[in-house]
Amino acid sequence: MKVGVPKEIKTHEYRVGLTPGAVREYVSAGHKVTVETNAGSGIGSTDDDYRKAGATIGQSAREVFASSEMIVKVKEPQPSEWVQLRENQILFTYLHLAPDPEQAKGLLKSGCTAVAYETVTDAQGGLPLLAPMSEVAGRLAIEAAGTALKRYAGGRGLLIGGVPGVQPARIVIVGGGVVGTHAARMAVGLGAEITIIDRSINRLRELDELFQGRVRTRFSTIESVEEEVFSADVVIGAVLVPGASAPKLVSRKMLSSMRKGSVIVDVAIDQGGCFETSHATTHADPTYEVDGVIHYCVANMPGAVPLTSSHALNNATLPFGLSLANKGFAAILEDPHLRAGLNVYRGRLTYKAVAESLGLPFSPIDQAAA
Ligand SMILES: NC(=O)C1=CN([C@@H]2O[C@H](COP(=O)(O)OP(=O)(O)OC[C@H]3O[C@@H](n4cnc5c(N)ncnc54)[C@H](O)[C@@H]3O)[C@@H](O)[C@H]2O)C=CC1
Ligand SMILES: CC(=O)C(=O)O
Ligand SMILES: [Mg+2]
Repeated sequence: MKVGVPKEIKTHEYRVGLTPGAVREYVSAGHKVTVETNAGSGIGSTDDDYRKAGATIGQSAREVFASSEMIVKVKEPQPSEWVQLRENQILFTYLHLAPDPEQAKGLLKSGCTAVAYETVTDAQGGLPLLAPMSEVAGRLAIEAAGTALKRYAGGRGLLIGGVPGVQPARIVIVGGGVVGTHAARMAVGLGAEITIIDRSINRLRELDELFQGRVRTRFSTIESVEEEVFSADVVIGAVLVPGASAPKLVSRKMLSSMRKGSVIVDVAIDQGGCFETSHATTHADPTYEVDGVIHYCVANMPGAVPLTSSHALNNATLPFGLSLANKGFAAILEDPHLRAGLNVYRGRLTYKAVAESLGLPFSPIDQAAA
């Protein structure tokens, strides 16, 4: 298959869809890979590195889109990219369509077949193509909170771990999945006081076991969220209902009960965010303030550490991408986990939670493909 890798164009997005190592795997499986010039510059990989791996270098995004049967990216396509997609072309990338009706319209209009990394599943019930970036974002969330808590940044002027004789920051993590767990690991390492809230009791049991008493756990209710947010210095938003818009768990009223200079990091912002007061920000201007509370809501946090992130992402996407390249659409029909990733097929929405969040009709794949 002809596989194309355009350069990412979202603000401060330095990851790349295929690393040179991944290109080698595609080429050795018999595929032709075209990589846009400088696509790997954010991870220090030159056009020559890609040539050595067997790729052809395309001089523009237009050339890459026009010459490829499958496009492999990182971030959701931007408006200038939607219009270059076409029927029978496979798009393999993050989409986060639920909170993004404009992108949904663009993809539906293009007629392409779009597989979203974030809804591909595995046999253990996990989301294997979301997990590596959630690991990165969870870890970064504590760094972001530490920066925002500094006085010159508008924060309370609190050191996350405190020092002997002075209390550490109270960090509340709403959602104890991959992001939540990795945020907690960093926060434990720094010596913070941590509470994780989740609606899954089994998950809370696992976290209790994992952290051996170093982290408090609470079942998610309006009351528990309200109580914990009230006394928190930092709240990390890390909930997910796969494919769907994030539930708004922290209202403006709850937020206004927080101390001035407290910080929220809404990692779930790519699914619309779980704070009523969140809106997406970029690495260029990552924070804003509401009711004296600093909000960090960057929707592509892992883009800030592209070297770590591109390799972690490629490790996970490679087997699925190769299967798509080897078998085309048949790979989606054969593999239930890849099928779970299918969000858009020839002008139809094929993922139920996405269609419901957008208020648009849902077409199960067997109907859409009939
Ligand atoms: N901003 C960014 O750059 C990035 C954002 N993310 C986003 O972070 C979010 C979390 O991702 P993961 O940790 O991988 O998901 P996950 O599926 O591993 O964990 C989500 C957790 O939320 C819990 N949950 C769902 N509803 C809840 C509720 N009402 N109250 C409390 N807990 C609830 C679930 O039980 C689950 O344990 C997603 O929206 C993901 O897309 C991930 C990576 C990068
Ligand atoms: C998961 C996601 O949205 C990201 O890595 O940017
Ligand atoms: Mg994102």
